[in-house]
Amino acid sequence: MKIEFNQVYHIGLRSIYGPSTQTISNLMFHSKHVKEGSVFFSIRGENQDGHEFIDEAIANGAVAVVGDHDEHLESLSRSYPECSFVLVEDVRKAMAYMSKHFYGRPDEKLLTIGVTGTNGKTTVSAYVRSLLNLLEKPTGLVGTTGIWSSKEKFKYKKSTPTTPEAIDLHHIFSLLDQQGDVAASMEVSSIALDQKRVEGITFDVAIHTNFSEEHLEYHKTIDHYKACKLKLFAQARCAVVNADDEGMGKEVLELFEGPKIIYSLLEESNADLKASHLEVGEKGSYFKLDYKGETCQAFAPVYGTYNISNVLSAIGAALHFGYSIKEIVEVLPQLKSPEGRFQVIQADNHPKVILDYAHTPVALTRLVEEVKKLKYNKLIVMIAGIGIRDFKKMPKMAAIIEGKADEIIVTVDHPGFHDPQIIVDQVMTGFKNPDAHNIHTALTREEGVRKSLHLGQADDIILLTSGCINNAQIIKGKEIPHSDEAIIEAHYLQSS
Ligand SMILES: CC(=O)N[C@H]1[C@@H](OP(=O)(O)OP(=O)(O)OC[C@H]2O[C@@H](n3ccc(=O)[nH]c3=O)[C@H](O)[C@@H]2O)O[C@H](CO)[C@@H](O)[C@@H]1O[C@H](C)C(=O)N[C@@H](C)C(=O)N[C@H](CCC(=O)O)C(=O)O
Ligand SMILES: Nc1ncnc2c1ncn2[C@@H]1O[C@H](COP(=O)(O)OP(=O)(O)OP(=O)(O)O)[C@@H](O)[C@H]1O
Repeated sequence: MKIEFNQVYHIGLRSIYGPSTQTISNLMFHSKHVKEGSVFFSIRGENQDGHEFIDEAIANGAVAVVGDHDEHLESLSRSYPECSFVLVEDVRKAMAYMSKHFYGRPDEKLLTIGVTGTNGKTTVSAYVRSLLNLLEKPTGLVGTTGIWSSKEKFKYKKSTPTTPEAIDLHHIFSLLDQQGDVAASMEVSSIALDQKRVEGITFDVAIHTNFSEEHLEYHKTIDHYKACKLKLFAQARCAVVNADDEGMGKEVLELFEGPKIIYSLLEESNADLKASHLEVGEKGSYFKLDYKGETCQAFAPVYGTYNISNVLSAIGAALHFGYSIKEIVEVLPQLKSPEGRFQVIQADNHPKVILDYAHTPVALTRLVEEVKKLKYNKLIVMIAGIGIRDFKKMPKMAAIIEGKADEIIVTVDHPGFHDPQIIVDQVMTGFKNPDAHNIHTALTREEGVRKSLHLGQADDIILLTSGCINNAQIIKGKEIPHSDEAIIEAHYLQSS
């Protein structure tokens, strides 16, 4: 593609040293991935400054460099006269707008639905994809569980755990558009908003789930975390807002002036969209649905009160796209849930195993409340300290589970560069009585799952919380394959 740098909108151009036009073949932000014809974005990160890798990028074939260090770019332009040095105000913002330009503004060809909140992003974005597909609007999905078109999962190497870097995101949007999808449902993390990965996208619908403490290892303060999440609503046409969320609901409503659908689980609320009279059946939940006074009975194949709230937010998105409550309720029984979110594994003569990604204090509290509504003899719960997250969260998980389960297994998820024993010790500080006979420890998730399974009998429930990113454990910077399901299957085979 031939590119004239001063013709690309909103990149915050300050100056161009060297040629103002180039023929480019791809966009990159890591010098080692640069190929012939790349544009290299030199980002100042937490550990490194991308400007230090410009020589390497050019040696690998970069024909243009985008940076914010004026003197450095100017001086390099004298050594590399054929290369364009594009000085911008903010490299991440320039990367977002240039990605949009390079891929032909694919975000504008699709209906985009962005989901933000502390808990429920993966679940809601998957519900939105499923619901819109059932309503015959082919919709893809971008998030923690991978990249999906309306039909299948893509084999796509993700650049981040949840919300892709702008270059990948616009590439994914263009793939969805080429495959005939008309909408994309995506998780938008606070970190992505802070790092401007979705800058330049106007979401057709922005969904808010809830807000509580999380990601302090990155944001440092809760106010910064909230301010980042709120940014999504400044770049949305319509909003779906959870009235029951005390964490951020009020702020979203104050900030957002466009069309909005407010949802609630409280019958007495004056929200637009409400679910009440919840009843749990064998295959899911029954509830009364009320949209602006129009009421009907509904069924969705999901468990847990908070998942009804998640279903409501997906319904809100469909309502914004013009579907009627009648059309939505008709297809709701076929709604598909994402894996690892209240995923029940049941085999004859074995305990019921529930896999759930709950990894925040609020999620664990809600989850255990819901599981306790089911029938069981003994409840066995595995919790984990996540090495790559905030250490202060770990004891809180222990305090929540103490006294609520018959057996507790404390293990480690994604130790990163930490010693697993230190992580387990940190979780243990949250128990009032860490020496209790029913509290067990395991230094790897694999061992934790095995221990939990050995403690269980038929009629028991084993709840395995926290969870995997991309079916792997992150250990010393590497992704080591891991699957709870494979361990469970092997255990079933051994004991049958
Ligand atoms: C902690 C964090 O914010 N990391 C992000 C950050 O990396 P960093 O600051 O560590 O980068 P760095 O190592 O200092 O390097 C700076 C720059 O130099 C470049 N470089 C570096 C070395 C080299 O040899 N050559 C080179 O060009 C790097 O590519 C980078 O552009 O900047 C990078 C470029 O934008 C991001 O890709 C990276 O996200 C990493 C992959 C990540 O794991 N992020 C997580 C924390 C994240 O984003 N999580 C959220 C939420 C997940 C959830 O839902 O809970 C998500 O949306 O995924
Ligand atoms: N609306 C909700 N309120 C409280 N807890 C929830 C809600 N939705 C889901 N959860 C809990 O949080 C866990 C994680 O859910 P989900 O993966 O959908 O959230 P997420 O925001 O995508 O988290 P992450 O970005 O870290 O993957 C679920 O397994 C469940 O235990």
